[in-house]
Amino acid sequence: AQKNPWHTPVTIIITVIGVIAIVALVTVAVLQNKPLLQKYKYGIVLDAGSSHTALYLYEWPAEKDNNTGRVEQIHSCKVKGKGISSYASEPWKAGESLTLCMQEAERWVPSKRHRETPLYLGATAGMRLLNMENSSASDKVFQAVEGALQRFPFSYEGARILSGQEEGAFGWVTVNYLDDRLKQGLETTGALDLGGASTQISFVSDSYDGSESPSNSVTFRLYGNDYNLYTHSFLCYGKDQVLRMVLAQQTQSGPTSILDPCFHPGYNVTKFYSELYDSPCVSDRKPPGAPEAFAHRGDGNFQQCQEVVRTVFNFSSCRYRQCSFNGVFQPHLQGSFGAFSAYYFVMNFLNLTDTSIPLQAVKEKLLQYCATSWDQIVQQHPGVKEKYLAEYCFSGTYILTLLTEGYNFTSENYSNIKFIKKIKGSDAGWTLGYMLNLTNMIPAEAPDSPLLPHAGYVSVVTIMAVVLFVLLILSLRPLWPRCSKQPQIV
Ligand SMILES: Nc1ccn([C@@H]2O[C@H](COP(=O)(O)OP(=O)(O)OP(=O)(O)O)[C@@H](O)[C@H]2O)c(=O)n1
Repeated sequence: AQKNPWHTPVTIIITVIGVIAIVALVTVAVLQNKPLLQKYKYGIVLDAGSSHTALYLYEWPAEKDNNTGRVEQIHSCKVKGKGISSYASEPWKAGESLTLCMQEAERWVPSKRHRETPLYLGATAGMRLLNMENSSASDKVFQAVEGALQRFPFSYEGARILSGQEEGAFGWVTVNYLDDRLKQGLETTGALDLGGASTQISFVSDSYDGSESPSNSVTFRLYGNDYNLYTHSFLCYGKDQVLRMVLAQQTQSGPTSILDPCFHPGYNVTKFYSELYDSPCVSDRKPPGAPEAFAHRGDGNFQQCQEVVRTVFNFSSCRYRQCSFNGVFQPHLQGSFGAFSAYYFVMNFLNLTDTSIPLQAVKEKLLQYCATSWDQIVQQHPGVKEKYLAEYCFSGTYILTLLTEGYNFTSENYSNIKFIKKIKGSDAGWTLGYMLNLTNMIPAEAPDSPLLPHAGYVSVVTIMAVVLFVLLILSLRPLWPRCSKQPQIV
């Protein structure tokens, strides 16, 4: 019997070593490149707004601090009661009000991570106004808040008032970060934010390089792209302060009763002059010798309401090429816009978030809604707080007027606006952008990315291993057994 050369020990050893080497190669490729056991990091931002405070908790994979689109909001908590600026006369209550939400955050963040979790508090227009009015009262509110926050085991990074510019710019960063537009260098989305005491508009326009009205310019370099952002914050143009201005307009002569077109017919509530005029947005207009209170009665007339709302905008002077209102420069509107916070609350309530509806139809809807009697409105919306419910006719009218007459949106570009609350699970607002900025999580330059994604890398190594194996077998060909029984063709 002929000895089969295939069975020589040398061949067996070579084959076994070859197979082991290939298996080892593939195993290393798979394991080496697998993300390490995912560990998360956390960050907390408190948004101390004029009407209320909200806590946002963010999470991101510990290994990938520098990669975008990875920070997500995993929890939010609405602080009970009013905004911190309303505690000017009893500051300790401002601190105490935050306790429940902070305790919730303590439970959400794994205890191992507590000490390294940054905690920020940013205050917006409510505190801007209090600070203008009474800076020692605002300092006391901050002291109280600071004391309360430092009692928690997080890494407390400070509480401060954001400028209107920061509020606008960080809102814009949030929207574009969540939409993954920054890293990819895509055309950006503008941001429209409406709060209780101020409102912000921020967008990139090719016609704006920052030279005209430089105070509206914010420049960034993010992931290797330069942005020249236009942003403006209108203090007193949040919806609660505009309502004060609209009421001030109607109570100039100090009447004991007004018939307000922005409120529903049948609405009748007693309001106090001292409370209405207790804000720097209207305090200088308090009618001398006014009575203590007036009856605030509704008339439900959209067109007349829009006329009163128009009185809060000054369109008469503009020392730039073009202005929005109050002599504030605004370049040409460009691109799409995300409109959030109170824009969303109001338009969502009114079933008007669909911006493909013609502007004319939006007006008709408001006309009909405002004319509905207060009794009927209350009956139709049993679950909604009356304080909110009473104001949607006014707020809808203000939003429409601000967008079309203030910012100059037209029936052509109105549909470029999207009313949004969240993007991919995270609330639209300035908080995420603020945290990304303070934790340096958006690099100026694009990070070096690996040549291939994980799956691609593993596939290439596997294919190479198979090719090597086949080559090995082929190279052993001289040792292959010959089938001697096969008839030879001559
Ligand atoms: N379901 C809701 C919730 C809130 N609101 C109104 O929306 C405004 C609050 O908007 P928000 O973005 O929370 O503003 P603040 O942060 O409180 O105000 P600012 O940013 O101006 O400080 C308030 O007028 C509040 O009455 C509403 O109409 N409906």
